[in-house]
Amino acid sequence: MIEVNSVSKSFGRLKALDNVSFKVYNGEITGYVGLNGAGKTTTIRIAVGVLPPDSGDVLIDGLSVTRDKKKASERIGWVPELPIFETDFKALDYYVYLAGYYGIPPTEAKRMGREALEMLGLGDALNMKLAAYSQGMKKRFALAVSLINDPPNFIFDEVLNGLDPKGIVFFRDLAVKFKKQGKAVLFSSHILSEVEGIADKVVFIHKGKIIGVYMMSEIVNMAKPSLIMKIDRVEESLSILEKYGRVETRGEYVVVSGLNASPSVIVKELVESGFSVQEVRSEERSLEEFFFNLIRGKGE
Ligand SMILES: Nc1ncnc2c1ncn2[C@@H]1O[C@H](COP(=O)(O)OP(=O)(O)OP(=O)(O)O)[C@@H](O)[C@H]1O
Repeated sequence: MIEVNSVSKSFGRLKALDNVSFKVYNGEITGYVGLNGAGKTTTIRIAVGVLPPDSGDVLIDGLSVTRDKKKASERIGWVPELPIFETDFKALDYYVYLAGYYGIPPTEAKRMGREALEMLGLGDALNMKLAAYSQGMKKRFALAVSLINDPPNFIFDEVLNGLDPKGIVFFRDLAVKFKKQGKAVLFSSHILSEVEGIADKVVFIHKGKIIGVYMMSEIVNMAKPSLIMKIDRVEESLSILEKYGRVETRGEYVVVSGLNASPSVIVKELVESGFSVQEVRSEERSLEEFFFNLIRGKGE
């Protein structure tokens, strides 16, 4: 479990993080979403113990990253936003070398490394020098390395950036596997739709402050299209409309949001039940609109 408790951090006069708190429970995949410069990487660097907070703390399975850094960081796998591997080592050899730290014998490490790197689309670059890897390739390599010691918590910083569709499927399957194993998974992105289909929960950060925590199912529901209609006998129609989503009245209009059926199905049932539907229109709301509305709601 990852607990970020009242973390603040300034760089000179810039308050990069202002009292940031959230939790990532075991068996839960949490997306960390914010625009460029919102404070995601700063939070993550503090959570993995490479940057000290000005105040607050992060607990990894109850261990403080500031007071018990070594033990806490052993319990966390981390893929940085921009991994640096400026070594002349060849990729597979370096993987085997790192696996040695965790007591994995070379033959076993070679088998594991080959399998992980091939899964991540690096099968043709096993014997290429890491320094010659592109940034996207280094990211994939860092992902393979973070898996070596099978820690109970993972933090991935913009991990989808740099993966091709096959790599994205690999990451999604991996996250689901971790969830089933009861691990806590946090992964950041600046695109909300990118975390859909992977995250159970989304923590939104904007200008260093947490502006909302939502279950993905809530977000998807709120982002679904709404149906706006003018009907006679609104009160009587509610028993029908409430089957299809959340119902509210807006002046002389009735709005059904979070639709679970197509507008034509709903209108057909109303008409067949004897209601007179005078006006119908639907309103789309994308995931990104949800995100921008959230930001606007915080004084933007
Ligand atoms: N070492 C540093 N020195 C000075 N300013 C920094 C430093 N690291 C981060 N910042 C500033 O802190 C703010 C938050 O940056 P951070 O990298 O955490 O954002 P982010 O949400 O990860 O953005 P991105 O999606 O672009 O990676 C930004 O304004 C950034 O310029």
